Amino acid sequence: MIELHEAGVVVSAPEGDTTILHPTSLALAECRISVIGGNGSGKSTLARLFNGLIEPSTGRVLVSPGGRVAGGRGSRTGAAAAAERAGGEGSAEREGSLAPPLDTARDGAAVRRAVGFVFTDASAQLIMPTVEEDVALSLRRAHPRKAERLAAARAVLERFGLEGLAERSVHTLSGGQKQLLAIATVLATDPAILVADEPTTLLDLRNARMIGELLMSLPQQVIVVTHDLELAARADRTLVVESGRVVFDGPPVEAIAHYRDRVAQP
Ligand SMILES: Nc1ncnc2c1ncn2[C@@H]1O[C@H](COP(=O)(O)OP(=O)(O)OP(=O)(O)O)[C@@H](O)[C@H]1O
Repeated sequence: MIELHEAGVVVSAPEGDTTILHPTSLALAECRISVIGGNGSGKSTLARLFNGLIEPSTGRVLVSPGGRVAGGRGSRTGAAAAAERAGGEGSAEREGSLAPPLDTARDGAAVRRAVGFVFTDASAQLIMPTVEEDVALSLRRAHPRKAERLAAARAVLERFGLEGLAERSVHTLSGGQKQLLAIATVLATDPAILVADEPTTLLDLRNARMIGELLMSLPQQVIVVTHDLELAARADRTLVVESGRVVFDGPPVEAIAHYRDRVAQP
């Protein structure tokens, strides 16, 4: 569960301060949430607030890793695990729904462990030479011993059907394989929430559908920013962003109709 309380983003530019996200209040509890809108409308800015990549200039963004998620799919074992990793001492308290939420401005590291973030361009996220090493990098904290870490990395690759690519250089992967690996590396640490910023934009139809299927099948709460209206329609709730504001928030069918209407207007 992610809550925005009058959270806004103002950036400094030579010509003066510019508001790129107006103060916004939201409680995001649905299992699948999509965010749509035109280029430059503020979708990525909003998404980056969710895991503290951007701190709000005004207001607050709160994350409850163990909080209730409406319409959950599958078991949510990751929520408790992420909360435990996030909290350090006294972390057991976070497993209960009464645990205080994390504040993205105050608890940045814990928030980033609880909220995984997948970028449009997977290449920017893959930094180690081989596929297996890249997944293992995510597991350094959970498995300090190398042998255990590599075994855990293999298990993650198997879960995502990537075991045959373990020794391959990440640079030799196709776009679809790279995006799948990027998602696998983020999910390796079992975050409670996954935010994906246009994860299918660079992919062909087959791979876009494969990634869409994966995102929709995860036990995590998933928030996906997308220009793919077919994918957006599969959410439980859709936010439409325009000119730095959430201008519609509701069922996907109505949200997409609203977006199409706005685009159709001269
Ligand atoms: N650090 C920054 N400094 C100045 N302007 C910024 C900064 N970050 C974003 N912007 C501007 O804020 C607006 C919203 O950007 P954002 O990346 O959130 O849009 P978006 O909806 O994700 O767009 P797209 O669909 O093209 O990825 C854009 O006009 C962008 O140029």
